[in-house]
Amino acid sequence: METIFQQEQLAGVIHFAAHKAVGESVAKPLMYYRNNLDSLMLLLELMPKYGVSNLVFSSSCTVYGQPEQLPVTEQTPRLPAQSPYGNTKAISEDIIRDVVCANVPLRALALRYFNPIGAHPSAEIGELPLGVPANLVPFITQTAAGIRQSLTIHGGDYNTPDGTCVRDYIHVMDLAEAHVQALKKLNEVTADASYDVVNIGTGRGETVLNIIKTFERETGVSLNYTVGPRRPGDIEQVYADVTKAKNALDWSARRSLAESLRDAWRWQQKVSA
Ligand SMILES: O=c1ccn([C@@H]2O[C@H](COP(=O)(O)OP(=O)(O)O[C@H]3O[C@H](CO)[C@H](O)[C@H](O)[C@H]3O)[C@@H](O)[C@H]2O)c(=O)[nH]1
Repeated sequence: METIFQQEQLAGVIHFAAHKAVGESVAKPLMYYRNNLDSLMLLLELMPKYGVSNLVFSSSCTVYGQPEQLPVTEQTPRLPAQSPYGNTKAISEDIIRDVVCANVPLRALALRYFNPIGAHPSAEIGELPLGVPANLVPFITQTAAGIRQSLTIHGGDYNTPDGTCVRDYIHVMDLAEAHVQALKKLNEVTADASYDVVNIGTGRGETVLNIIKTFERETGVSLNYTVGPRRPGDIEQVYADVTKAKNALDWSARRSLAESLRDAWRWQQKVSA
């Protein structure tokens, strides 16, 4: 990593690189702690050494667990992590905060992502999960494409409008734009050291069943699905209060759920063609 700092003139860092599969982290905790935390600490040592101050960090709504009140604001207390993956995100936030508290010249923003979905509208850039997808939307698009026979809804007996879990699904292009805004705002910060966290979501909570119905309506493809048991570790519902993102970053999600699902489908058709 130091070679990159030596060779490039860096204006700032957006730190995306990390392991991110919840189930895998339970099976291989040390791989998660080693990779996600070591890489961040190395970065935090190199940034001041090479005079690079602005950092945007990929955090996650996983740090909230199942919050008592919805929507969640940045003041909502974090709860103990449900997985080593989630723990690496909470610990990473704390590491950045502590480094800033030590007056290291670092201006950092941790973006707490909700559920990113979709793809670039050109269908040239998207997510290609290895093996069986764990996440809902890739599983839906692979089922629609005939790669998977049937989709299982993990639990239909939650205390939600239709019994299925609620999440805040954000188009990946909106998420990308939030990073551009975050870097712009960090450039305007006058303090030498600062740290803040911002929720990056749409503010809308959607049920799993509604994702399926919207996908079917938008694409005209019927999905073969059944309702199965709850998935261990799933929380019932979470969605973002997005007031701070609007005020602090001058940013709001602009794209609809329908558009996100159409783009996800266009990408799936491209990769399975
Ligand atoms: O085949 C599937 C896959 C998912 N789901 C459901 O769809 C919802 C969304 O599940 P995802 O796996 O797509 O997303 P999660 O909300 O579980 O996980 C996401 O949010 C987490 C924080 O809550 C972590 O950040 C994680 O990395 C990120 O993938 C959940 O209710 C899940 O039970 C199904 O019903 N069937």
